Amino acid sequence: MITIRVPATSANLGPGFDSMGVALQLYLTLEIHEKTATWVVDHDSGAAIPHDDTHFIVQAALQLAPDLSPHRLVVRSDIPLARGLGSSSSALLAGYAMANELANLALSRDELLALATRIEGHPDNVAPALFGGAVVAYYDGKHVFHAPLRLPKTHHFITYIPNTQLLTAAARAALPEQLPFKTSVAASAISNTLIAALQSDDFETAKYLIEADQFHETARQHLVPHLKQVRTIAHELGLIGTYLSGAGPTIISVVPKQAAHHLQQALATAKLPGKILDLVPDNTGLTIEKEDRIYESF
Ligand SMILES: Nc1ncnc2c1ncn2[C@@H]1O[C@H](COP(=O)(O)OP(=O)(O)O)[C@@H](O)[C@H]1O
Ligand SMILES: N[C@@H](CCOP(=O)(O)O)C(=O)O
Repeated sequence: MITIRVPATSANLGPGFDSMGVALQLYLTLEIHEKTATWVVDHDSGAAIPHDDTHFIVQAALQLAPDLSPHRLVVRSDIPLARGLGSSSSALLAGYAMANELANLALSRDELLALATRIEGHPDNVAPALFGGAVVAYYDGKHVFHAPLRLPKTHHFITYIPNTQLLTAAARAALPEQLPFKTSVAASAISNTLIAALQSDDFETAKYLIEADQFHETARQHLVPHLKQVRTIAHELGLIGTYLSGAGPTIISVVPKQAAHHLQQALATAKLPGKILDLVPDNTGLTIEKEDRIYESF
């Protein structure tokens, strides 16, 4: 049996729209069992998700290797669908990695990244899902330029996941067609300064910049009214560093480890509908395990 494990990701980190993301310790696990006459997918993802070759992961694999023999697959996932935690990127990469293994395509990690980014349109989920940790990346339509981003080891990601789904495509439809030049300059300055602050371990500066996005959060605010509410609750505890995770609706607050429990409690007291998790980054990224051995085929 081959097991492929892919972490969840939280894209944007505030002002890093389409270019910054972090892998978090929630996982999609794909087990590849015996060959079968037709594809069979056992999963725990809900009644709306198919069990045959129309499953998203099988479709992704067949994109890369159309002649792949059918197998029995088992998919287990802690990553909620359509909540801004990169479920589609993790599933896409699981499918690509399966095709790479079963069809011996010998694609490198960078080649998989470029292929997955072409489908997603932006690398901010797929890059950290593949490499682990936080990543900054830019896609020029052909290549993905990427570099790791340092995050404070002392901080946790308090993650509020609403009960309701918000498809990324719907949240992208709310974005403006154009951004005024002045706003673009400010938005990229905020993002650049956030990267520099994080690289120099200056979270005191970084935390204000995480909340200063000018690319997407305002345009999406009507879809995620609880962003303001979570930010206010965190501010009341003196905690700065709350952002819309990916396209939403999940909201994440990056807070010192010792404050994590207080914020979790305050959010629980507010009775927001959904789940609140205390997460830390995954620093491994996509892994492949065969006969109890984790190996890299990239
Ligand atoms: N584990 C999975 N199994 C099947 N389909 C999945 C899985 N994960 C994601 N998807 C597909 O991706 C869609 C969500 O993608 P998207 O709107 O981009 O949200 P997210 O922010 O979670 O990536 C789901 O509605 C489903 O079609
Ligand atoms: N930069 C994208 C990220 C989408 O992430 P997802 O987890 O919501 O799919 C965006 O903000 O649209």
